[in-house]
Amino acid sequence: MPDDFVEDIRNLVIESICSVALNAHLGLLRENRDNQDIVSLKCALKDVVELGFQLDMMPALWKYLPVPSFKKLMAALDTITDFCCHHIELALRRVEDDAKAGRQAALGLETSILEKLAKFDRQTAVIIAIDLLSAGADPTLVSLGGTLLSLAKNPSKQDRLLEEIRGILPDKDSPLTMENMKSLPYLRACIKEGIRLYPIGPGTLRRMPHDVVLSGYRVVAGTDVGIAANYQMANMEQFVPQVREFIPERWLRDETNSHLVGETATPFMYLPFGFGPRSCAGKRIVDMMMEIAIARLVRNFRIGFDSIENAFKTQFFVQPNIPFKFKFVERDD
Ligand code: HEM
Repeated sequence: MPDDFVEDIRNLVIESICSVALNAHLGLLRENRDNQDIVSLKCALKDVVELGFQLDMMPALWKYLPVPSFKKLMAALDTITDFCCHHIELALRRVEDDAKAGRQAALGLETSILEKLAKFDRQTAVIIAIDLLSAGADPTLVSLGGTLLSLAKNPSKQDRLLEEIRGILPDKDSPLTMENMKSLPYLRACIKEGIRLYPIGPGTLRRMPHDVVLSGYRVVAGTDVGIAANYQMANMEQFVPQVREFIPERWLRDETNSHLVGETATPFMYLPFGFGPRSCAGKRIVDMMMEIAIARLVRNFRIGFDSIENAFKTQFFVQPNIPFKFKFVERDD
């Protein structure tokens, strides 16, 4: 096993996003993990997160002076744009060739998201791909990493999850299908709880479109309001009893678990993907990616970890703070 599993999780996440946004299998987990274009893309995505924070949130000197970090950010965005343009061209050429030769696309009769977008306008397809890659990689890395760490630290929860997964995957190589994945309520509860315990940031922001009164305070139109719902759900006992414990059961629809939800909690408190028309565009990709990855890993390995203290640090998004040195012990059956 690698000394630090973070890069493998990052590769899995980028590969999954690219399969949707670029219709491409890039081989990040196997043959192409050290490919120079892929390495440059990963560096560029990291730069966008880090420099985006510096330039957006700190005093905006870049508006007046040619600061190096601004140039570096532009170079990173160029790298991502070139990568997306190149792969979208390749993907659309493949689709055309397949159509001419009467071959069925790899995904069957379903038209891919990329094809639908490109029919509308190629530039839009490129912009969406850039957005999905830049907005999706780091949050999913944290959420998947956080959920795996929680399962490693809580063997009894991992055992319960394994029992559920064995129900649909009797053998290690049994297929995961759309149908059998509907029967995994405990897996979904584990993911929800992992995202609650290890949120990607304190919450979301909204600029008030008109004057409002919030908790007795008048907030004038144009004010930016931060909603720290993630922070409250991860840290405040009044909203979530045993708040720092990993208890997936609190999300199961079962009356015996009602004491695990705080008295003042409302469904509107749990908003890790935001809300409304600007909520997370990748939620369904995240669900699919995390469910498949965790189901396969737990079915095949007992996952352990020595100490997960201070596993994450907060920057723009939350970031891994320690090497993710998981212990994966292969299961016998
Ligand atoms: C568990 C992982 C993820 C979490 C927790 C997450 C969370 C969020 C949140 C909180 C927002 C802001 C929503 C708001 O202000 O209401 C957002 C926006 C967004 N997310 Fe995610 N995200 C995740 C993964 C992804 C992935 C994998 C993708 C792409 C495939 C993605 C694409 C986007 C995009 C494009 C936006 C901007 C939407 C807009 O401004 O209209 N996210 N995400």
